[in-house]
Amino acid sequence: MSTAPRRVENLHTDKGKVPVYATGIVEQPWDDYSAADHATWATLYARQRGVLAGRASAQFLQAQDAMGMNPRAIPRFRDLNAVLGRATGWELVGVEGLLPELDFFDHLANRRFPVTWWIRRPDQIDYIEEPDLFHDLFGHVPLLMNPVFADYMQAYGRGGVKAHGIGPEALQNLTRLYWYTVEFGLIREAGALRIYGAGIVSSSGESVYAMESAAPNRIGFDLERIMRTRYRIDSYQKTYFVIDSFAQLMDATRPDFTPIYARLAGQPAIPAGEVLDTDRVLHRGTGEGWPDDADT
Ligand SMILES: C[C@H](O)[C@H](O)[C@H]1CNc2nc(N)[nH]c(=O)c2N1
Ligand SMILES: N[C@@H](Cc1ccccc1)C(=O)O
Ligand SMILES: [Fe+2]
Repeated sequence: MSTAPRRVENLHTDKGKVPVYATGIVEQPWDDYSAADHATWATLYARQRGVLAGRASAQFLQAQDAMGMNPRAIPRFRDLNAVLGRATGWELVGVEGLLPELDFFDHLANRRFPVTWWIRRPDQIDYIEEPDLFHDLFGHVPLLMNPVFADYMQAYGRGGVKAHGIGPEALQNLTRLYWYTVEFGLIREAGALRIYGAGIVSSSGESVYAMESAAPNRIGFDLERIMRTRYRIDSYQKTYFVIDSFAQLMDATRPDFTPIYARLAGQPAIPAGEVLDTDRVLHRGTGEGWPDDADT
């Protein structure tokens, strides 16, 4: 079977028969995965679990085990859903890939996490531009087992629907929060720095870089600061933000963001690698090896 995205005919949607890109929901074509697809999963799974020992959050690793993920085969969403539903009420739904933002937020707001059904080709083992099954399932899904993080993701979805209604600047502020927490967040666990961001845990190179490199800044979590901070989509991050707990993340993001968006409107964005006087700096990056073109 080709692992490239393709249209899938049997759609499960409450809107009847509609094009897949309008709803994004597809049934996982599990029987169609090839031996090469399962081998890609196995290779990536084994390699990442090796890299993540002592680097990833213990909460993440334990949740991954509790879900029953293993290197032997690409998991069935249905099997994971049985465990996940019992733990936190979240449900995985298969999608072709990136969804329109509002569709994505709507899923999260309803405790549905969209998972790309296809896995990268063998020649894309080390790097793929768009999220695939490995990134979504291995990276994002385990922490949905954590009740606090599960609530954070739903609150984020609701906040996304709201920000979408306010305007593009509010949406950009909120997207930066997702980037620097859900995708590239670090956490202090039992006094030690650990990874919880899905973009890091699904990348062997960035897992080592985020933890051990002297190049990036590591700065204490600061909501409004993050909302103003640009980011890179094409290289390792120049700055990581560190939370003390998922409860801290939840508490800091509980207030209504509407007045925050208003306050931030018109304020200049902060370049991805910049350190401010007001930052709680855990490590000031050397900036070694950073690309010198403009951040996103
Ligand atoms: C969260 C962020 O705003 C981003 O633009 C969204 C858009 N659509 C998406 N769609 C899927 N399937 N998965 C994602 O992670 C995202 N991210
Ligand atoms: N409190 C936020 C919602 C939110 C919660 C958690 C994460 C992100 C956003 C708002 O009013 O928009
Ligand atoms: Fe992601």
